[in-house]
Amino acid sequence: MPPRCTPGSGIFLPFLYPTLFRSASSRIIGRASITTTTLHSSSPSPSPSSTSTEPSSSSDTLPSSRLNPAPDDYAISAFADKARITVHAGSGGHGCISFLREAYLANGPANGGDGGHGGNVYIQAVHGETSLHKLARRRILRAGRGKTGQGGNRGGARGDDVVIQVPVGTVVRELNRIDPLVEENARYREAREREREYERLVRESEAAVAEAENVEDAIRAELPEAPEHPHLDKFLLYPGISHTERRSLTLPRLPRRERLYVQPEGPIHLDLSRPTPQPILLAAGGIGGLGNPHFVSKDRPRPLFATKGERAVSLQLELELKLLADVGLVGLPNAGKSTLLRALTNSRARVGNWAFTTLQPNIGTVVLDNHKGRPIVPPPKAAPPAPHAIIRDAKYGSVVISQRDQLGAPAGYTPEPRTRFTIADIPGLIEGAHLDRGLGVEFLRHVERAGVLAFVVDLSAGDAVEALKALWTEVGLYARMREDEEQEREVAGRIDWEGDGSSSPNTRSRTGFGGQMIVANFPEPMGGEEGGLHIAAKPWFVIATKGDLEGTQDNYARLKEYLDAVTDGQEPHPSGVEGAWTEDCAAIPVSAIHGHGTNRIIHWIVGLLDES
Ligand SMILES: Nc1nc2c(ncn2[C@@H]2O[C@H](COP(=O)(O)OP(=O)(O)OP(=O)(O)O)[C@@H](O)[C@H]2O)c(=O)[nH]1
Ligand SMILES: [Mg+2]
Repeated sequence: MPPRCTPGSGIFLPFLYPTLFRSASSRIIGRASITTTTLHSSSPSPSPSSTSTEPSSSSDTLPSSRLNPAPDDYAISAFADKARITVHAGSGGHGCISFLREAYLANGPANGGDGGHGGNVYIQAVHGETSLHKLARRRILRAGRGKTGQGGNRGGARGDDVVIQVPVGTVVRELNRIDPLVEENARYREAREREREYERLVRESEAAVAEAENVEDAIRAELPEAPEHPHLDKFLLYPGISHTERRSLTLPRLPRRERLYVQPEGPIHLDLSRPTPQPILLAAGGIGGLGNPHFVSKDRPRPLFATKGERAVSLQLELELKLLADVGLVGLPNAGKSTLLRALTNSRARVGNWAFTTLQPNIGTVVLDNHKGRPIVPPPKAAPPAPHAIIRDAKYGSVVISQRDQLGAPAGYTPEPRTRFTIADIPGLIEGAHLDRGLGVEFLRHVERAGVLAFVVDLSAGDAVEALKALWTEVGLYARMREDEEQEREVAGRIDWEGDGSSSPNTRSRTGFGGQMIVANFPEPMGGEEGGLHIAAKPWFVIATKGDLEGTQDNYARLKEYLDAVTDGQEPHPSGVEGAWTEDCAAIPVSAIHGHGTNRIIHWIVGLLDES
């Protein structure tokens, strides 16, 4: 494939606006020197949102290419950021009732094999997956059943496991669970109660018999029919068993069995914000039944029963993809986000000279490797990712349960250098997007989790500084709204176990039940002290697009001047949030339609990803 961008364009080569970079030492550029090079001075419009949707005419005059495609030259990538699925762990296979048959050996010993264990259902967050559409379409996932045991002591095969691979950034919530073990235990308790009652009656009648021999018959006649074995439904009887054999059958107590996989307690709430080095168990398969040799005893040399395989749990789960990509492109409609995605990646996102061409997110992957002069992001210096904990959702008001031992990163885990990153092109934001105007709010969720925010500003559509401020205002308002929502949810989730409610709602105590309010180990509020910080604290930069158009240089100069002032602390962060990230607010000019400036963007993103 031919290279998309001009080879040899140096990382920091100011190819679009050389005059702006002539004096590298001075950050603030004298406007006079720029205006002399401007062919047609631009007339910036004060309201970016009003002008941003106006079509830029230049793309129509350019020949069609991959970066300037016809409006119908695009590929729709299936995408879903939500899915509801039902997962069924595999039931255990039944044990086998069998006896050795050989010549001259009429009644051979029991040799029924054990049933295989049912398959488990796991979940794993992996790089490379970008959507939940496959799961949304499939809806039901079943792990394999354990196979039934065979004669000749042959055990049944284990059921196949299912590993659900989801994109990094997926949040999993349990909606409902059907656990046959819970039902069985309840049934067992009832049956055991009946059995105890019967045993009491028998004891009483025997005591009466011991007192008066002649009333024996009368008392015995009054005894109700003996209840069935409490675990009768767990046994599998030999099909050829006669009625009398069945009546005289005394079933043993079920042997205690060691479980290899313990079903995680519910409700499950997983936040898979990092790749999981090992799959996380969601639903444990049922254990296999025991073959009849397990029940051989001196009194029962030929057991005519085996045990059934255990039925397994089913979970209804809601998956939500929050982190769509490492980098989120945030821009007004028609700013050139999709063209930029095409220029940076192999994406075939739809491009059109009108607002809202993009109606659902497009994800592109940038592959980093040294052969193309692209740097590789070094592995994180921090410790390996914290083990994911299965917690009970704050919404349900329960105490957090951490299963760190089971779910942690494997021993010797070393993070690998990043060899790729993903970019999400989301539909354009308009004023009031945080109030669900336009297509914004649905997709602002994705911005919330992206590691780096790239604000795409169209240099040919009015004042770039105003456009940037408008975008940040929307993002900032959205961030605060989300924090309020989260806070409300957290407060609603606090529970008063003992019901006296005397403690303050801020009590965070996990010890003692003596009238204390026990509060779940909730995550700290998203934004820290200052509202909106959970987004404003992310590293960000501005991609100034359509730099090839005439009259954009002046606009770019003002944008750069403004961002330099933000970096130097002379101007507040465009969102107005105190303590927001302002370390190095850059504006990179590009002409996506010509593939100019893309390498520089990739280098810049790599630098920011390394920091984030
Ligand atoms: N001259 C020029 N035109 C560009 C450039 N980038 C994009 N365009 C044109 O701008 C128009 C809009 O581009 P899109 O990539 O669809 O913009 P978008 O931001 O994805 O738009 P929405 O999806 O509607 O939000 C198209 O006609 C592109 O050809 C550029 O660098 N230079
Ligand atoms: Mg688009």
